[in-house]
Amino acid sequence: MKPMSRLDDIPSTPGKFKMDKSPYFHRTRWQSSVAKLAFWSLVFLGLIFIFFYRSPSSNPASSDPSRRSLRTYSWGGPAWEKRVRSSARVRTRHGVSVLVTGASGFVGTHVSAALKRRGDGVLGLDNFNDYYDPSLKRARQALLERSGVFVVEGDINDAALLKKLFEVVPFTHVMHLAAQAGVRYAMENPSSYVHSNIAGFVNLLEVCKSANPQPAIVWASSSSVYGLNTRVPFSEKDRTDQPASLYAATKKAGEEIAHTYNHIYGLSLTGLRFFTVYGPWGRPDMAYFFFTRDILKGKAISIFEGANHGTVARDFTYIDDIVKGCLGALDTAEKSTGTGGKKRGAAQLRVFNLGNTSPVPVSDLVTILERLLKVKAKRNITKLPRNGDVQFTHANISSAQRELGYKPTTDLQTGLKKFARWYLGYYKGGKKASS
Ligand SMILES: O=C(O)[C@H]1O[C@H](OP(=O)(O)OP(=O)(O)OC[C@H]2O[C@@H](n3ccc(=O)[nH]c3=O)[C@H](O)[C@@H]2O)[C@H](O)[C@@H](O)[C@@H]1O
Repeated sequence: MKPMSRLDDIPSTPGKFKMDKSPYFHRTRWQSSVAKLAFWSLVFLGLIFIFFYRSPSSNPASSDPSRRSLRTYSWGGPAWEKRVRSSARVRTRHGVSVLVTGASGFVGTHVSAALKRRGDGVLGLDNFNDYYDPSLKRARQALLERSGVFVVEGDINDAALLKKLFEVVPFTHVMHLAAQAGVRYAMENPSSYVHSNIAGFVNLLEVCKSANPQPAIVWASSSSVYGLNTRVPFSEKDRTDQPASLYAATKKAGEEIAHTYNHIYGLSLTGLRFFTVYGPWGRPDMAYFFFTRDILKGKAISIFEGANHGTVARDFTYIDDIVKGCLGALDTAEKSTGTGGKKRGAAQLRVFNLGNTSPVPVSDLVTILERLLKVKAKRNITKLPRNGDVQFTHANISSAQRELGYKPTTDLQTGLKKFARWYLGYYKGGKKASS
């Protein structure tokens, strides 16, 4: 059989009139095939170009020096938008749709799950950075995924991503929990605090101010803003202009920035000053968490004391109480008053302490852990280092009680019992190392 020529490869349409295969005819068919091929190649290349040019996730962070520290995340596309919409869909009549930043963080996970449980629409956002073991963040993400919360992977400094999220969903509220936390780490990596707690917060507010409708924003401040304040219990009316760490200073800056956006753009803003939050799925950088790990490993722990053997104590607050405070703040948040970036009237601006009103010395926390873990701790008593830690915190919560219906009900003993049970289960009886 004669081998088929390339041109013979092109199938003829059955039943149609076949012209004579004159040499001229051969040339025209060949030319038209090449033209077709070239045309479709151009269309294909054009589509690839449009896709990469328009895709916001392809904006290389490195092309803009101010955004160099951003990792690029992949987001966008119809399937992604569908997941975003579905996760943020409100399932009850009076429900709200909330964008939760830092959703795979400790407080973020608990708040997102609680909102979803009561039928609100919830969309998470998290950059999954490696400040502490990212696998714990991934495990929290999987937990949320199972309850129907999609956590978008991205950074609050990414304006294009935030704008896109508001384009896809007209969020009524933002629960802003993404932050660089931890008091002592601020001496090691100061710029990470500026990046997340200041630049990231401003970026988020910029997008919120232009969103239509503008959402109401509830966000995490910190008890550390009281700094060197000595009046106890700490009241929202007390001085907060003497921060003892850069972390505290960036949280205080956040409170001032909130004031500005409320004043100029009519954004409704509520700051919550959390007091040493602890519980299951907690943060491995916090003392109660790494004390547990080290006690189980038989490793010595440092327990700080103040000058003249002064007691170091914290108003440790259990996660479930904090979640109730967050929901109370969302439920009582009034609407923002601006549109199209312009203020139309005065908007709500609030700040609340969310503590337990019952400070406990750190040495007592260790005694409780010893009882729960049935292991004696190797205690090293050391002087409170001059790295930003303050000696004592104690919240006056009357304002949150009155306005948010906030009423903490879990004492440290009960809360740590729940934490220890979770820890031993999650880390397989403490055998699997936590970092
Ligand atoms: O409430 C807050 O505002 C802050 O609470 C915690 O900060 P902190 O209270 O310092 O919590 P831990 O780092 O867990 O320390 C708890 C206590 O243990 C003490 N500590 C810490 C570490 C250590 O090795 N030994 C020790 O005795 C600290 O001085 C402190 O009194 C969080 O880490 C902050 O993100 C949060 O904003």
